[in-house]
Amino acid sequence: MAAISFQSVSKTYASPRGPFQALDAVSFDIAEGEFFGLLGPNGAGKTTLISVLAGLVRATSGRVLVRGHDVQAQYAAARRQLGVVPQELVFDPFFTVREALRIQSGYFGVKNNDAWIDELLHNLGLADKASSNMRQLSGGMKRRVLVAQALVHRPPVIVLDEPTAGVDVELRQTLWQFIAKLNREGHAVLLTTHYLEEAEALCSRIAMLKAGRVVALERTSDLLKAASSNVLRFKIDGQLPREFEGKARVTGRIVQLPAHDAHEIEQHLAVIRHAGLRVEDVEIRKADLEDVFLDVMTAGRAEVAA
Ligand SMILES: Nc1ncnc2c1ncn2[C@@H]1O[C@H](COP(=O)(O)OP(=O)(O)OP(=O)(O)O)[C@@H](O)[C@H]1O
Repeated sequence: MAAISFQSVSKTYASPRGPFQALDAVSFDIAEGEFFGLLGPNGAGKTTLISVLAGLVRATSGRVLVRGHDVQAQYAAARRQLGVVPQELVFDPFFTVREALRIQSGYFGVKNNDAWIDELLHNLGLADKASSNMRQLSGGMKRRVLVAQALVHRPPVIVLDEPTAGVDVELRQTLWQFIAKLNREGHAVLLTTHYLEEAEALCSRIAMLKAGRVVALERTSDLLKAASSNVLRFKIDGQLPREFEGKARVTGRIVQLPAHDAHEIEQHLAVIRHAGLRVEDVEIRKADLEDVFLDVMTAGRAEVAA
């Protein structure tokens, strides 16, 4: 049985400018124990899909099963299987961290949960904040509490919606170590993130959403294999040659160009020489997930995987 099964999920929002289709027949399964990445640009529909999964938004058509439980028809059973870390920082300012976690345990009917709460606090670097009031915590600390809250009932399926947005390096490392440990112990993880190096490092399989549709769904290693094998990276002083427009990824003075082989690298360098440009810090690196992502999003490669 799949940990999560999205079955032809569509969502149309009513908006002042008329109906807006945020999800268009999204179908895929996430296996038990899998670490799965859901990627896509702003507005692609990731949060909408997670909200449908969490029972917060009703799909216009299609259905979602969590370990066999329909999120609409069997809401309570499905919700018990899920630990959802929301993107937004929502919290009750009147409680201490421990109180907030006890209340959340009670919400799921879990009694005498202090041993697990202590383990969560320890693993998330919150042990010395247990008696702090929620409103005294920094944004990063609040996010740690949100993660702990999502896990109080030991859900077999963990859903993280951009958990590392605006989070410092230390918390990211703490968080990923802990989530990776839970995954090794058998928990399935669904992650959305804009940090593609995190997705590349953590996720064994990735789906890419674009305008509400699945445009790629593959093992991470296969996505990387399918990409152009190399990237030529250099700093440039002056105008980008017209030949590179639409091909290059430009960040300030840094230009990155996909290059399949030595011949293509030589061709790129010839274009630069011909344009009389001064380049610095030339290097050749292997293509990464960000290159694949940009490729999929800009080329509009419409490979809708089943
Ligand atoms: N309640 C709503 N009413 C109308 N339109 C909505 C509503 N919620 C979301 N949308 C629209 O649906 C689309 C998908 O939004 P969603 O938040 O799911 O995207 P996302 O992939 O999570 O984006 P981001 O990376 O910015 O978080 C967007 O165009 C958004 O404006």
